[in-house]
Amino acid sequence: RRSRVRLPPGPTGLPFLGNALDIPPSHQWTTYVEWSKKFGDVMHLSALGRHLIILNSLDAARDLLEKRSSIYSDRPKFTMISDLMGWDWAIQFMSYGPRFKLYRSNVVAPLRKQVLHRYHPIQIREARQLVLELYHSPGECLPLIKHASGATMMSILYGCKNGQKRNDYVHLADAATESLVIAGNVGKYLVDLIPVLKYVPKWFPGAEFQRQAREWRKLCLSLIDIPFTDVKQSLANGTATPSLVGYMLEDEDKQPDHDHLIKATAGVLYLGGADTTLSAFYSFMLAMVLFPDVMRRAQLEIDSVTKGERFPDFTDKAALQYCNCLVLEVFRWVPAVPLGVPHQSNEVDEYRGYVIPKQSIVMVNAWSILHDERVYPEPSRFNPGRFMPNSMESGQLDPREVAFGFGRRTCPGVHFAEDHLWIIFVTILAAFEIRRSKDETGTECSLPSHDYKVTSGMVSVPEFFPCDLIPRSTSLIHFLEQEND
Ligand code: HEM
Repeated sequence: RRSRVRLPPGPTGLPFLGNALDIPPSHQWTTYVEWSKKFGDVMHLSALGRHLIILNSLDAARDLLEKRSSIYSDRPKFTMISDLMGWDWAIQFMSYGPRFKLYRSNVVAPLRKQVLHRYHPIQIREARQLVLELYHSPGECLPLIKHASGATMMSILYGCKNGQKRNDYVHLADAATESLVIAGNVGKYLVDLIPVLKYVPKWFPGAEFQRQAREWRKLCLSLIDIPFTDVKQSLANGTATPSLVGYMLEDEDKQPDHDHLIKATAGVLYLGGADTTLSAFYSFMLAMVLFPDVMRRAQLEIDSVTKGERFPDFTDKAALQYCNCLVLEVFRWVPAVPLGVPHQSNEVDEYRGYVIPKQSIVMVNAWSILHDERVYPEPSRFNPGRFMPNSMESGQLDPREVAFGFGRRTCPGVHFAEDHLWIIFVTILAAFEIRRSKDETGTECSLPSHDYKVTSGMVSVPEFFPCDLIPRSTSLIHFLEQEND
């Protein structure tokens, strides 16, 4: 019977190992583009007995993950992460089912478009705070941006404006997410392939993974417990500042297990939002360094609205069309999640005459769709103009439809991310020229515009690149300093 089953085409693998040795250890999306030229946009791979389906086109992704979402909304099981390290509250890793639906509805509620205005004052304050920090420590540009990404999320979630407490939360979150990145390496822990090993006791010889998981579990639980308890306490003392967790705690409509759901929601939002928005922020900085004409056009647009006398805010959004398109182009140019988050099929399916086995891991190559030159002419060029209404190139696919995933697992943070990045980008552009760094001799560092490097992993980020920030108007900065006093 097996010989009659026609799997989608793909490179021939070895017995049992399958394509495990063919799949490159990093930047798989570029290899998948090459393979898809030979095997087509629906490709089959296998690794250690698991079926892997790679979708390299929008049509295939929509056909399966959206039109057949009842089959393709599950996630592969990460036993090490979910069962042993304690991340079973994170919907990102949760199997599709009633528990997932309950947790996801709690995550979606605070991210609805209608309530996003609640976070605008915090987002504006944090963007301006960052401008001041960059002004005072221009040499620290990229580390400051990294810290600010996590810190802004912490402010929104828990209301901590600044200070040691917020830094501690960010460091805790960094350590917890670092453990996730290590454990998320498919194949690193045998327990992910043989889940029954999770019952092996910690003292058993060779059960090092159990001892490691116990250490990491402490980080995972502290991440959701400590800041949550602080907010609860400050609400009780009457010292709380507005925060997403505060809003949820004050919500009259209490569900059973209310506190745990709120803790989980805040943890999920941090996990979903911090690294992805950091990636987009770095991509923006890199794009401004490599494409100064784009920066100038965006700055002209901002100046035409603010007259250079104030910083832009959300009321200016409708007037800043080019800046809005700039955010879209960031999502397209360096997709933060180039291979999406893997889905899993929960029954056997047939597509275009091929069989997709039950429990196949299904991945969409977002990078290849967003860099397809048939859809986006000159895909390596950072060109927000391609999305401007009435431009020669307008009518191109909205990158949000790809970069944020598909179907019932699509990213609930898309509108939040857009606002979050928009206000940071326009505030930075109003304040600074962003340029390539110069060396001691005054020569600009060379950075090839089509050969920038990005890190590999589920979330991909442009690699370090030296850049300088030159204030555009000292009076604007002084205005911020007075505001801050
Ligand atoms: C540049 C910004 C972002 C990008 C590119 C991005 C992209 C994605 C992608 C590709 C997925 C997987 C979708 C799928 O499985 O089909 C996802 C899931 C998710 N994202 Fe985002 N995201 C971003 C920002 C955010 C933000 C700001 C939040 C929250 C504040 C967030 C929360 C989540 C959550 C909770 C999930 C899991 C959804 C589920 O499994 O049901 N994301 N995101």
